Amino acid sequence: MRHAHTVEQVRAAEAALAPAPLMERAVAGLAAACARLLTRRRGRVYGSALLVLAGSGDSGGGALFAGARLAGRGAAVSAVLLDPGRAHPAALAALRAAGGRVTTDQEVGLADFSRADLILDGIVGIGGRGGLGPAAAVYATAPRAGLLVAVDLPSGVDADTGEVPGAALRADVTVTFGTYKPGLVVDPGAGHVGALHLVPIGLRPPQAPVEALQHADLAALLPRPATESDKYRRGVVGLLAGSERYPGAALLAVAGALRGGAGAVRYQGRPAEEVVRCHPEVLLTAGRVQAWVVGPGSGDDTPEALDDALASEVPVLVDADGLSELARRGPGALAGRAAPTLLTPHAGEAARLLGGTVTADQVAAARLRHARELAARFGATVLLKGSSTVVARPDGAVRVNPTGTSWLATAGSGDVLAGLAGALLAAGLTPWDAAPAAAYLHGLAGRLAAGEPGAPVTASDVAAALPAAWRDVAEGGRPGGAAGLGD
Ligand SMILES: NC(=O)C1=CN([C@@H]2O[C@H](COP(=O)(O)OP(=O)(O)OC[C@H]3O[C@@H](n4cnc5c(N)ncnc54)[C@H](OP(=O)(O)O)[C@@H]3O)[C@@H](O)[C@H]2O)[C@@H](O)CC1
Ligand SMILES: Nc1ncnc2c1ncn2[C@@H]1O[C@H](COP(=O)(O)OP(=O)(O)O)[C@@H](O)[C@H]1O
Ligand SMILES: [K+]
Repeated sequence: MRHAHTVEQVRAAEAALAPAPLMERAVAGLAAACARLLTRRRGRVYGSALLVLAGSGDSGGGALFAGARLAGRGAAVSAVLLDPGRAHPAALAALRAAGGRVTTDQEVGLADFSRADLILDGIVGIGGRGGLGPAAAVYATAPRAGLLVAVDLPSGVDADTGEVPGAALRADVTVTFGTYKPGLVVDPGAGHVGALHLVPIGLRPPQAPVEALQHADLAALLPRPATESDKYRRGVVGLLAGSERYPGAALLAVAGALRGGAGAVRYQGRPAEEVVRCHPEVLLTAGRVQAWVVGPGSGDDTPEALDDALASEVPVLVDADGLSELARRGPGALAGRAAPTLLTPHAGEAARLLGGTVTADQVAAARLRHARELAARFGATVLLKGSSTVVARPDGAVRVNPTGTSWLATAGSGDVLAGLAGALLAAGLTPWDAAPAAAYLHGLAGRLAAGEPGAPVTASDVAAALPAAWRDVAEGGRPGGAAGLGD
């Protein structure tokens, strides 16, 4: 599991330790990471050109100290002070003593920026507030040939939320200290991070409010049939999906459920004939189920389907048309339920569920905030889809999905996800485990189907790649995934 802590938690954990060794460990880790990158790029540190962008805080201080170390190894180091007069005094002295050149002239800074082999972004770290000022913002779009290494987090990204209120630097590598920060793993901030490298500095933060499952977590969660299993014990998914207008949604949700390990799928919906033709495994008879999935393409049948599902005593996943109906009914519709409910909106559906007071773009720009608000309002677990899918619990705990690819943005891939998550609920996982596990497998399947460097995939391709994703997890596979969480 990767844990991400808030600024307040990091500050409190830092306050419990002596400041000098913290800075020393952070700088050693940062300089070592830069030396490795320079050696990979140019064969050696000696003779390479390094630029430090230094703000007024400790992020600038760490960057200047690291610059001093690399100057000591023969790099030609220059530093631009973005807040002259407030740069970290000891770090600035160290850089000067090591032969580093210091400027406050923006033209000189931009020229060095374009030529440097490696740029250290020490403009702001976790102390950054609001958008970058104009002197710093020019570096967000200025041309460069070298690698950009963000110190702790890319300047302009909000550490707690991943929101990017204005200009922000886009890093090739982010070297973060002590623990991950939510802004490094949640889009749009996560999209600025590049490869993410954690330098341990001895922090002991409390429980993390945001976490990201890794391969090993998934392997421990995924249900495997035991020798005495039968199809009922593995879990039967009831599917209220598809309509004459949208038969495909039913087919794809069934595919997701079957490849998600359901012992059986009971289908209730109009295009039953097509469903059985395509998936002869499906049961059309009424009977007990361990979880309901309601909504993908369910059209006019949705109100009744939602009534039936919500009246049941098993977990219910509400998706697509089910969510539109739920938005009309409001949070009171879930009030009487004893069994858990999982909502799986994309940003547009989330905006509707939030009462239409925000737009889909606003939801996507502040994913943590809106997923938490929705979970609290409906008293349900919420899986907010899109780039960096997040799962929020009503108490505010969040799991961010580190797998996935934008090739998944294709019609019907959400239907596959709904069936898959439904199968995991039917197998007995709680929504808090089933939702991130489904997002993880779905994202991995998307990546496997798209391949490297990537090609268009269909929702059916994603469903077909689920067994490979499942095996990849079981085998231990690659840690990290698309969010670059692996070092
Ligand atoms: N603790 C340790 O041992 C180590 C800590 N390290 C690093 O320190 C960081 C935390 O340090 P920090 O608290 O000094 O905050 P940091 O983010 O560097 O700067 C805050 C300053 O920036 C300014 N500022 C604010 N917003 C701004 C904006 N939009 N645009 C421009 N400027 C803005 C703000 O100015 P003010 O608002 O006060 O006028 C304030 O002066 C942490 O993230 C990590 O990177 C490591 O490098 C080494 C080991
Ligand atoms: N930019 C993106 N990056 C990663 N995943 C994405 C992106 N856009 C969409 N997805 C994923 O693709 C799926 C789309 O689901 P959804 O929006 O319900 O589409 P549909 O209704 O057509 O099935 C979700 O799993 C979502 O997380
Ligand atoms: K930074």
